[in-house]
Amino acid sequence: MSIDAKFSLVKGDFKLDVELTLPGRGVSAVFGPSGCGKTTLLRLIAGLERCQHGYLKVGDRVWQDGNDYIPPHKRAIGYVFQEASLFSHLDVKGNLEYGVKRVPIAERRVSIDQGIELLGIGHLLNRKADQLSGGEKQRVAIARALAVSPKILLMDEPLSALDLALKREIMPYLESLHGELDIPVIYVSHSPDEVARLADHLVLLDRGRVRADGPIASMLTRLDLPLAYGDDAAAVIDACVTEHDDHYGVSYLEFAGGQFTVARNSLPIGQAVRLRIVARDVSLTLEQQTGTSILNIFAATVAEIISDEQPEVVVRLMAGGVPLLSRITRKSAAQLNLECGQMVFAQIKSVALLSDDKKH
Ligand SMILES: Nc1ncnc2c1ncn2[C@@H]1O[C@H](COP(=O)(O)OP(=O)(O)OP(=O)(O)O)[C@@H](O)[C@H]1O
Repeated sequence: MSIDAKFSLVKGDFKLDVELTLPGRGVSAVFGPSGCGKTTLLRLIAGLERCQHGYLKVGDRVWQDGNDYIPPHKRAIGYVFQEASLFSHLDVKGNLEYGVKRVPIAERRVSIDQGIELLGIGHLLNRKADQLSGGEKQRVAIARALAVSPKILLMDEPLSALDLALKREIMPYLESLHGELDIPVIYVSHSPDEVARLADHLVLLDRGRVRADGPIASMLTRLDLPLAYGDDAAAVIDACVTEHDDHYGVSYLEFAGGQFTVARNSLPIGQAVRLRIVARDVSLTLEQQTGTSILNIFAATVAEIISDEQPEVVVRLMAGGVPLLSRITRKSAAQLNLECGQMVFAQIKSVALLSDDKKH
């Protein structure tokens, strides 16, 4: 299954012109600066905004083309907004049941109980919406969006109204959504951290147009896109927990290019995890160093170098087919005589484990 969309819309001075095919699984993040059209794109998919010659196909169903236009209330969509819009006169249970009633029994694929379990809200069922914290409200809003058994879950910056502590509280629940449910999520965000944690696929919007889209690991490391530059430029790597070593207090995580050693975590063996490796934490050597305290060193090939006469250069590396970024000084690059195709060793100073183990 995939989601095929083609929309063209003018709103005052703003023009949106988008043609996209999104995967029918996992989280597709729509990322871009304020005003680039992220919310407009989501509203077009939901049918809340209508353009004349649009096209939208979700799986094998056409929701919009030259002849047909399925109105928003007949689209199987879950929509989560920045601020949870719960019915204040209903308790949590009532809020969850509200949308389910209009879903025909044959089309119910997510039960209310499943949503309650996934979002960890079982203890809140009898509370009224105004007796919930901001984070709890948003978890209920997500469970309610799931309860209608949507064909797509649309999330418009669902964490942006929450403070850092609440963001951290909700993140593990969002992370578990794509592991445990077979519902594609389209997630609007302008937070690089959220995108790195959650997205499988990334759409980069720029002034109403798709500048690029593709799998997250390759999008973050494309040197022709702005994501690879700046202080927080980073690669993400999907790995798997293989061993815990209590003697040294470390855990081992395997990926296609080797094995990471990280601080001991409580994740089960076999658990899939995502790592974030910031470009400036990756240094390069021509020979494998032995007299070093750095534990994570991987053989890699230089795939691309961008220097632009800046004091620093950005290097895209491939380690076992997995892209990594390294930002080093132009002087270091010259001293190493770096060129494409060359074998190097990437020394990784710091690894962030993005998957939160709070839920385990
Ligand atoms: N009713 C309107 N009339 C004219 N222009 C509008 C209208 N609504 C939105 N716009 C413009 O359309 C553009 C896209 O808006 P949209 O809300 O989709 O952007 P966004 O990427 O979601 O922004 P943000 O990240 O700030 O939420 C903006 O430049 C906005 O000013």
